[in-house]
Amino acid sequence: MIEFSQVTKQYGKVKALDSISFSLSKGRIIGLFGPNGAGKSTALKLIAGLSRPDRGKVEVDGQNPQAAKSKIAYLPEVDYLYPWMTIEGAACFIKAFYPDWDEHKYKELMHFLNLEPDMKINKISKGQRSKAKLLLAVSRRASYLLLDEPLSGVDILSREEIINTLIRDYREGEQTIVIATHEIGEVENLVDEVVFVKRGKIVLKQEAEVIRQERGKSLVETMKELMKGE
Ligand SMILES: Nc1ncnc2c1ncn2[C@@H]1O[C@H](COP(=O)(O)OP(=O)(O)OP(=O)(O)O)[C@@H](O)[C@H]1O
Repeated sequence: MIEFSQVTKQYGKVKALDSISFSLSKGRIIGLFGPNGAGKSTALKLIAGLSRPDRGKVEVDGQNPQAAKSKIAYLPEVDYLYPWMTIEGAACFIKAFYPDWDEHKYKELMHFLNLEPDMKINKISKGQRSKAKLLLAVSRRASYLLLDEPLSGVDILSREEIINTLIRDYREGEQTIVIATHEIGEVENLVDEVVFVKRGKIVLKQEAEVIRQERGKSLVETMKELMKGE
């Protein structure tokens, strides 16, 4: 379980997260949705243990995220891959750190995503880099998979491939996937539960199906309604 208790994260005067509390239960796909600058990436970084709250507490399975790091795979929004590396080189780097690396899955996914081990990071397209980042995150059998804008820069056909990859490899009940994005149309049918964030606050946290039934609206429409005036 992921738990935020009265978490505030501030950058100078900007409150990226403003005293938020929520918990996400295990084994589900969760959408962390909100407009640009809402605080989504900040929340993922806290769960990944890459930054610490100024106030409050974040826990993963009752542990400090830094202590839970071996259970967490994180796909950052930014390009973190070294440009001079090949995909295989980057994979070897990650393999050395994480015993949950699944070589079979890595090879299979590489093929499925039309990537090649000897492709150099600085010689592939932006969309291919996004796919390579996803490949490296998903090839770990991590209990928690945190994806920050996984479809950013990826063309429509490849988006479908990526979503199919996520669905195909999702271990329901065992694995928790958190997808942070403002482009929710494509992942709308993927998520079990949604957390809508606006200016560092949670404006709605609910089961996706309940939103559709009770509001009679899609998640995209719900987001538009909740974010009016943004
Ligand atoms: N390292 C930083 N230094 C200064 N301000 C920051 C930093 N990181 C985030 N912020 C600010 O905190 C707020 C939340 O940013 P965050 O990146 O979490 O939003 P987001 O919801 O992920 O947005 P986007 O969809 O644009 O990626 C924004 O106002 C942003 O400018």
